Amino acid sequence: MTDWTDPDTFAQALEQVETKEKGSCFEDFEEGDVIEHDPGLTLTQFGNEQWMGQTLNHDPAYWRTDAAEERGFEEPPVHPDYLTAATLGITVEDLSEKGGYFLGRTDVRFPGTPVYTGTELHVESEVVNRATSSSRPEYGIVSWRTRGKDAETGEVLCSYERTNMIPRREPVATDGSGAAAAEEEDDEPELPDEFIAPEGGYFEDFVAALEEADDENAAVAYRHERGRTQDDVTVASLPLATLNTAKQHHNVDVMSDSPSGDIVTYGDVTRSTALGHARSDEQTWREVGFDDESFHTFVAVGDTVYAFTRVLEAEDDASSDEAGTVTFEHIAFNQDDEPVYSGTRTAEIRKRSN
Ligand SMILES: C/C(=C\C(=O)SCCNC(=O)CCNC(=O)[C@H](O)C(C)(C)COP(=O)(O)OP(=O)(O)OC[C@H]1O[C@@H](n2cnc3c(N)ncnc32)[C@H](O)[C@@H]1OP(=O)(O)O)C(=O)O
Repeated sequence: MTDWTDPDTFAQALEQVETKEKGSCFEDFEEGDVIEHDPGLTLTQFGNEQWMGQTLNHDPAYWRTDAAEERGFEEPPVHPDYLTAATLGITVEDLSEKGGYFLGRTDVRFPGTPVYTGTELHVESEVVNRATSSSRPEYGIVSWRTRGKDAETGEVLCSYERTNMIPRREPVATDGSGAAAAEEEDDEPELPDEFIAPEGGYFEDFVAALEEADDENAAVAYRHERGRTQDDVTVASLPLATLNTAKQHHNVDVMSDSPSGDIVTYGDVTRSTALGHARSDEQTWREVGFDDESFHTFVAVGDTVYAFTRVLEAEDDASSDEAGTVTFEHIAFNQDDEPVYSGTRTAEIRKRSN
């Protein structure tokens, strides 16, 4: 009788059997398709605290009842970064498990916040765009509008448009005239003469710094001191806790044969870590939204995520008299000073005077 566990026999069997594949290829998506993501996820206190703790998001309003109440919450709410990451993690099985790259995201909004732990998420995505990659014949570029809803009430809690490179079943001919080719014409960097850092983290500090910069050829821009080296928890555990099944984060065997040679950090962990560094130098009141997010290169185990902030504008208008609204550009970078993520963020920042 054949012993199927004999290594040579088993190796032959593995070569001959069909693999039950996971995920979808570019050709499987049609504009207008709506995909309901089966896995639900209850936003638990443990999940929220694990995410916030590991990404250095230590704002007391998300940890302590008295601090939460003082900021107008009933209790410590679900952090918007964890809500965003969970809303995306659940979708990976249907949208991007086949592989490819999470390129970027825009119009991230939280119409139903604050959200409290115990809320069950139901997530759906609509294909909003499909494009040929002019630089990578083996991939297409797909964008989806995703909505994470309260499964009980149907209220939209988190919504965004995201873009991934998705493998094609059949490569197509391209002219190679894409962004990568265009970027080869190296422009001289045009930086201002001076960089100004706000004195503190209150709304008034950002306004004062912007006014000072307005009088000079200057920008309000600074770096944050903290860094977070990526380890097995940030690279593999955090995405899996959001049901993100992308092999990039947990299958070392497959990834050893990829450009990174190793598992890579979930984009939402990279960006949340950088945002955590930035928030540690400001008096955040509420998160409003995120736009123009891009992931420039991968982050792997052993890489350290740092953050740089540029203040773009400040407006004395917010959901509470206690705050004003500030728009930032945040850039996450690694130990070699390479940008790995960038995006704009609009947040309400507490006023000093109240
Ligand atoms: C979730 C999830 C997975 C993850 O979280 S993976 C971790 C996060 N993502 C990454 O680590 C990707 C990091 N980025 C890269 O390594 C490089 O950008 C990449 C993807 C290798 C591409 O490098 P290139 O030098 O080829 O970059 P290009 O700038 O030429 O871009 C290639 C084409 O993509 C288009 N594109 C780029 N960014 C965007 C964007 N934000 N929105 C729309 N399109 C974008 C760009 O225009 C180029 O188009 P072509 O027509 O010229 O090919 C999960 O699995 O879901």
